[in-house]
Amino acid sequence: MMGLGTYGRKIGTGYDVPEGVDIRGRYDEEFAKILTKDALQFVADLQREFRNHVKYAMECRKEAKKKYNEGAVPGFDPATRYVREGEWVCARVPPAVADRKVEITGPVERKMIINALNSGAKVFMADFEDSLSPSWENLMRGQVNLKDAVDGSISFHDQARNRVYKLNDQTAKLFVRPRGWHLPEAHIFIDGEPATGCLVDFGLYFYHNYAAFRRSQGAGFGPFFYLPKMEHSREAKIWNYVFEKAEKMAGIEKGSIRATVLIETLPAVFQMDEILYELRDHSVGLNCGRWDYIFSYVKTFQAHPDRLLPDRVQVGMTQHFMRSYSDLLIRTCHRRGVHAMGGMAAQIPIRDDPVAHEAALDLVRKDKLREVRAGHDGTWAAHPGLIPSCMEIFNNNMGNAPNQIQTVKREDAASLTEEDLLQRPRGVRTMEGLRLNTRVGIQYVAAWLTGTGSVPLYNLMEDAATAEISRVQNWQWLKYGVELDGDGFGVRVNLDLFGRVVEEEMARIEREVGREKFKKGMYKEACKIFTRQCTTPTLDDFLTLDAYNQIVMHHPKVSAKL
Ligand SMILES: CC(=O)SCCNC(=O)CCNC(=O)[C@H](O)C(C)(C)COP(=O)(O)OP(=O)(O)OC[C@H]1O[C@@H](n2cnc3c(N)ncnc32)[C@H](O)[C@@H]1OP(=O)(O)O
Ligand SMILES: O=CC(=O)O
Ligand SMILES: [Mg+2]
Repeated sequence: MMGLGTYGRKIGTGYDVPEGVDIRGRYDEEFAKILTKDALQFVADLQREFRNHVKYAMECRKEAKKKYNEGAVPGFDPATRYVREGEWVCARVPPAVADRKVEITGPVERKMIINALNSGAKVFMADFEDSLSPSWENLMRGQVNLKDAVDGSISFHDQARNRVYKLNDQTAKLFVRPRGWHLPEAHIFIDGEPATGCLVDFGLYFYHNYAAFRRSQGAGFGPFFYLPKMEHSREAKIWNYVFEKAEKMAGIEKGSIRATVLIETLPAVFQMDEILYELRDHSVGLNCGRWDYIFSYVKTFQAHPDRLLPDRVQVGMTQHFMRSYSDLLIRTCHRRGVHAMGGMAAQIPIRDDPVAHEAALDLVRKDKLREVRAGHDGTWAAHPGLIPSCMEIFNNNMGNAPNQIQTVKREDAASLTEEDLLQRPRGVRTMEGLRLNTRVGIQYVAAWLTGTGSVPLYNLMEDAATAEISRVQNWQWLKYGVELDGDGFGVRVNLDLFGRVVEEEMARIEREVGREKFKKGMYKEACKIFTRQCTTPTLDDFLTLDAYNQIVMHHPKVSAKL
């Protein structure tokens, strides 16, 4: 049918839409089964009820940024001391997700969903965020795939290998990570404005799957979610309202929906109790989203030249500020009766080099051993090949217990101070660090522009969060003309040097990927975007916000610029 476009235009998208909703993405029969009038009505109801809350929260982020840029540093809020000091706990952990020792993550791609659910991990986090390029096709296919996964019918025929993928009898429990609050969905307009991306992801998934999920997966609870990139408890409060509204619409008990919040911004580490408190009826813990956290450290301190980071490879979990963050997260979660999840080691299996493979696996094992000994209840794996090693370490160190919530209280972490959480990481900056940031950043953006949101690069998993570190670090080094003090030459980073580095790294990328792939790919466009973002006088908040304009495809074609 023809929908009445926002600006009075008739738009022949083919979708049957409720009043005020305008679908500008390509029509597809499969997508139409997701974009039903009722499901869109639910998304529109969420959007209308919460859009002003979201706008206000985004304004507050800007205010906070202004203060940090004027010299302030994040810290605990004296006004919410009563929440931090109060004795309260979150709702009881649903039995279905008591044991979360190893969680696999990955984009909502069909084959990967099946592989992840069959991987032997306890949980699969299906991702609309860091590992997904949010094109219309990826998002809508992702929704179709998740619906088929929840109702158990999902299959995939790999024609090249003549292999059919289906679900095993035993599968991981499904968590879904919608996009962050900052990302719009430019293919769905509601009352003349792009919808909020995460409300689309959440709304469509919840609407189509809550009933089947609760029967097949959640033992009466669910669906389960991961919530990314929040900076303040007011943002968690919006999610709590969204959950309550969804539960009411579905006629299910308050507290059915459960979510784990990623603590992956620097301001949020000072809000962990407050975030859990807002979500106390809906919480299943917090997770150390280490990569975005490092990105956020640079972003928060973008105007603080005394807090520059060393090379990206040196900012690991053993740096004091990272260890403090993980320790305080464990203490906070266990005090409130919920899981304290560890994070992602970036190493992935290296198929063609057994020695390098063993070294990578060893790094993953060390990271997981540190996590379980510190008191984490589970961890993330980027690849099915890592699950046996991660599982072995968690099993060996936790025995038969499903988690350590009651047994490892980490009261010692109560003494961690703001200074511990902000302490400048130690290490050096090198030309190789600048080159690697550039090489990785450009290749990641090139992949993202062509629809792939997580890629293996130089034997590591790269996604939006890791690429962000490369971008903001280059920006900061350029802005302050830092000395590359780690390789003995004492070179200062400036536009000339960076220009040469970009040119040389582009040549290297072309050599590495081959001329044909380089020509067909979007490396030049990626280079333009990445270079602009590294050299712009004012730091962009997110790499993907600007790049998003390149992947918006309206049907019929109208200006895609937001
Ligand atoms: C900072 C953060 O937010 S972390 C969380 C977000 N990031 C992620 O989730 C990254 C997840 N991981 C990945 O996307 C992938 O592992 C990559 C891109 C890093 C590497 O992928 P590939 O190059 O395809 O790996 P590889 O070729 O070794 O894959 C082998 C098999 O494992 C599967 N596989 C790899 N990773 C995953 C995964 N995360 N989930 C499910 N299956 C996977 C592949 O589909 C492939 O299956 P097949 O043998 O049936 O064809
Ligand atoms: O989302 C996880 C992260 O590390 O970022
Ligand atoms: Mg993240």
